[in-house]
Amino acid sequence: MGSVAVPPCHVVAVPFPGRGHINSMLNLCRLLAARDGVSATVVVTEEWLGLLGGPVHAPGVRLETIPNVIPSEHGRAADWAGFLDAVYAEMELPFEHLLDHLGAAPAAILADTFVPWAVRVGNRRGVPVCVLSALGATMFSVQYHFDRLPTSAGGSADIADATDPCLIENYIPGLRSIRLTDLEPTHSDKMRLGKILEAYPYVRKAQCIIFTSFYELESNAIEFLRQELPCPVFAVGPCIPFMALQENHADSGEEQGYMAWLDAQPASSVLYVSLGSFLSVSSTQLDEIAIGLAQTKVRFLWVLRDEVARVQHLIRGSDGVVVPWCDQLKVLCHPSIGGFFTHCGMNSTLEALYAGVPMMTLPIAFDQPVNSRLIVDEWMVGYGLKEKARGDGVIARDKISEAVKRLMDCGDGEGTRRRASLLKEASRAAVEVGGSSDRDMASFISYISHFKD
Ligand SMILES: O=c1ccn([C@@H]2O[C@H](COP(=O)(O)OP(=O)(O)O[C@H]3O[C@H](CO)[C@@H](O)[C@H](O)[C@H]3O)[C@@H](O)[C@H]2O)c(=O)[nH]1
Repeated sequence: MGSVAVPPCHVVAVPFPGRGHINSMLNLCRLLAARDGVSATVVVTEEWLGLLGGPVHAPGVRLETIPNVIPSEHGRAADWAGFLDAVYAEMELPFEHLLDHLGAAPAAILADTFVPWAVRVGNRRGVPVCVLSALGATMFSVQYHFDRLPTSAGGSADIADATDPCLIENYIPGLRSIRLTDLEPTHSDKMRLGKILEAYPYVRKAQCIIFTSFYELESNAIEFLRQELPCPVFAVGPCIPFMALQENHADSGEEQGYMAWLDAQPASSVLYVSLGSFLSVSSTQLDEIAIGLAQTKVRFLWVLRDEVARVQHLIRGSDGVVVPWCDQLKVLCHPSIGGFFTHCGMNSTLEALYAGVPMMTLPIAFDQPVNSRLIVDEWMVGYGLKEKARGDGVIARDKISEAVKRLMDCGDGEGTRRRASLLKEASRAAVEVGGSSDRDMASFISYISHFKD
């Protein structure tokens, strides 16, 4: 990694309390602390300290906690709006108490988009607040410019003389392939949408925006945001734990089992399956996936924590292994992995791109349908399953089998593997010395280090 001559620079980071968001923030802080003179304190709830399994093993990054003032992570999906209400209302005060006890004011507060009160805290204390978007630049731009969407999509603009009124590009430049229908899973729930959009007036008062994505991946969206936003925009990704991968740690006890199994499989023969750490598919859909996977005869490694006994029963006799958790980036980068069946969370997407693994997509909600659209139509490194759904929204086992075979057999008449391999190179080049993310990271550190000059 490159380094810049800066005075010691300590940042306090506050992620949104959810796996995908905490991972993004921790990875950003690891990348920052790998630079000369930079250190980070990451603030999580006591519950999350336990879920993370203790301290972070990265020089210059430490965890601090606030009390469990929000509902437990276990079961938060059941009352998502209530959880967000609590995050918006209850974390600010204990965070301020913690800041009071941390000593000298930090050079900056790094705050997830969805802890909007952190902007208020920073502005009150004269500390710059840098908003980290764990969403891609594309989805961030949709939400930031939401008012530009037509009224039919919940925005306030009249439908223009658009050639294809379903394309979001007609309302928000830089978003070539995204369609209004890609927003439906989240935007049809008005309460959920309202809660999400509540964060954006605060984003407008932040001193800069950081993306976990990288310039080459979302250049159109990033360029447009750079023109439109009143503050600097840095793309420093992929913010994924690639440094831990390069450190080559010995496998933990749990890892040894599935890594040994992967070692024994032929190159590119295994489908990795992980459909998210928060929301999940219906039981009916889960059964169809299990039976569909089993009938392909393709080898698979499936991360699954709920309904495991039933799934194990449905896949008996197949070449599949089910585990409750794995080191996902390490697995994706294993030579035996040939495809990824994903819900398209942003971290998972960035990890698959870094590994150069083609994807089969089954987005559930939030930004996932937009990420799926990028994977399938814009980057063309995967195949979508959603449009194969029956009238009841379920994708049948045969459709799943067909799609798995197409993904794993792509030999590569369709160019999918070749494009995945090109994006793998682009992803790695971005974080190399002199790459786009390396340069943006240096600019970001310089920006916060000299903010008060
Ligand atoms: O066995 C596993 C399963 C997951 N992971 C990691 O868990 C993270 C999951 O993050 P992500 O892929 O972003 O999914 P979610 O946790 O579902 O993320 C939420 O947050 C993301 C960032 O805002 C959004 O893009 C998603 O839609 C939203 O559901 C990734 O880093 C994975 O590597 C593991 O390490 N091991």
